[in-house]
Amino acid sequence: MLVLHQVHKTFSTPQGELPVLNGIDLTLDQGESLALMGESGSGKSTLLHLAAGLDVPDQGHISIEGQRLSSLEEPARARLRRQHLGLVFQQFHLVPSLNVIDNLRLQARLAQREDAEWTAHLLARLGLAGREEYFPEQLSGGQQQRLAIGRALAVRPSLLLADEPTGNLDEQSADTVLALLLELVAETRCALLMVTHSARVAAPLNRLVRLHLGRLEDPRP
Ligand SMILES: Nc1ncnc2c1ncn2[C@@H]1O[C@H](COP(=O)(O)OP(=O)(O)OP(=O)(O)O)[C@@H](O)[C@H]1O
Repeated sequence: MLVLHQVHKTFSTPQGELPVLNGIDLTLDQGESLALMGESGSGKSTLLHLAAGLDVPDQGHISIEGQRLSSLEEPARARLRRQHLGLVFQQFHLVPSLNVIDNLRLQARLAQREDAEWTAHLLARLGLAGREEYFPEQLSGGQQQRLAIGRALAVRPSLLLADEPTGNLDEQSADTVLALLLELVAETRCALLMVTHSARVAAPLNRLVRLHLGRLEDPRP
């Protein structure tokens, strides 16, 4: 599903070269969920961006569904991203000028994979049936994030990448959103890579790895 092999990434900064990832090996199989933890600045978002093909490693390679991202030109990479990846961020990144149903359909439309039955099912599972015409600013934070999760899953991606998806929510909304996310991930049998600072959020996932000094450590025995 997702394979990272000896991935290295160094940024050039005004202070000089900043090595962030230093030989990352990671495999995520279909249906598996993995929590990625590590202190602030350890490179979690960098790793997630590389896995999404939004940035490229200096060394090593990344494959999704058996396709090496580096062997694809940008249009093919964008197509792979649209069809196989769902992305969820801490900031919900909904389109403010689109209502609930159009936000929900957005990614599936771009990927030309719209499925009206699945969209209706998702809308109900998100607890947003009856609110199709609402705009994002008329929704609570938890509702907005549920919609962002629905949008990411509307294409039935094989891999969902989530960067602190509950980081902007109070504890109660966070619990509801996380439970829904995990249920929908199980329903679609997609793989999940989730960045989180919270051990509580990481606990229900299958695996946990910690990023430290550019490398992955498995803190569970
Ligand atoms: N485009 C960039 N150019 C230069 N440095 C960058 C760039 N992107 C990230 N960095 C640096 O790389 C390091 C890792 O950043 P990253 O955002 O991946 O960390 P993180 O573990 O996700 O942090 P946080 O938990 O605070 O979100 C940081 O020191 C950051 O300043």
